Amino acid sequence: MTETRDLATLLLSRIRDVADYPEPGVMFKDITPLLADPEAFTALTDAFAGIAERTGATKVVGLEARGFILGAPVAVRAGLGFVPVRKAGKLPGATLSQAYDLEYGSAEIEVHAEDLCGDDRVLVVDDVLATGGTAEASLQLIHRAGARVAGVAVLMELSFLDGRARLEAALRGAPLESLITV
Ligand SMILES: O=P(O)(O)OC[C@H]1O[C@H](OP(=O)(O)OP(=O)(O)O)[C@H](O)[C@@H]1O
Ligand SMILES: Nc1ncnc2[nH]cnc12
Repeated sequence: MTETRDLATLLLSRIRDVADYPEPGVMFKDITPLLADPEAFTALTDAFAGIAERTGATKVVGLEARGFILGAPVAVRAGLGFVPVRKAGKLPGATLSQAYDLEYGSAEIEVHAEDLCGDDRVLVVDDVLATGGTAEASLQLIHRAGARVAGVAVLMELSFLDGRARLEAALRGAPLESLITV
């Protein structure tokens, strides 16, 4: 418990609040100071790799773009494959697509269908869970690809936006783990 609190304290101390970005009314959680600090970045990667091992994940899915920065080192650390979920129009092969709304706007994400199969148990990695729109769309893509969801791991959950409740159905009983809840 103490270790968990120490980790959260370290990580939180490296996240910068930026008011009214990218639009008025949004308090943006900027993780770039954390990424620039080797102690914090390594601690975060180790914690996510532990979640991958505990949940029996076989692949890590990272959500463009910040989920790539966090997810790729987690996959390497845990000895797993990495699958990028990209914003629409960036993947050259046959894709599955899902439209969604997020805290500040709307978008569409895609995955290469051939990167996931029925034997896969997927851990979704991202930095922030806000409304849950992005994570929910990624879980829908994983289900549509025929794979199972091992869990969702996020650095920070903005609990006042209730993304956890939004994800409940798409998680199908898999855990949502956040290292920091504000
Ligand atoms: O829970 P939600 O309301 O869906 O918001 C969370 C998402 O928003 C941010 O991504 P963004 O689309 O801004 O992309 P970026 O990583 O490229 O900045 C963040 O990295 C999450 O993926
Ligand atoms: N407040 C926020 N800070 C950083 N990323 C976000 N994605 C959605 N809402 C966000």
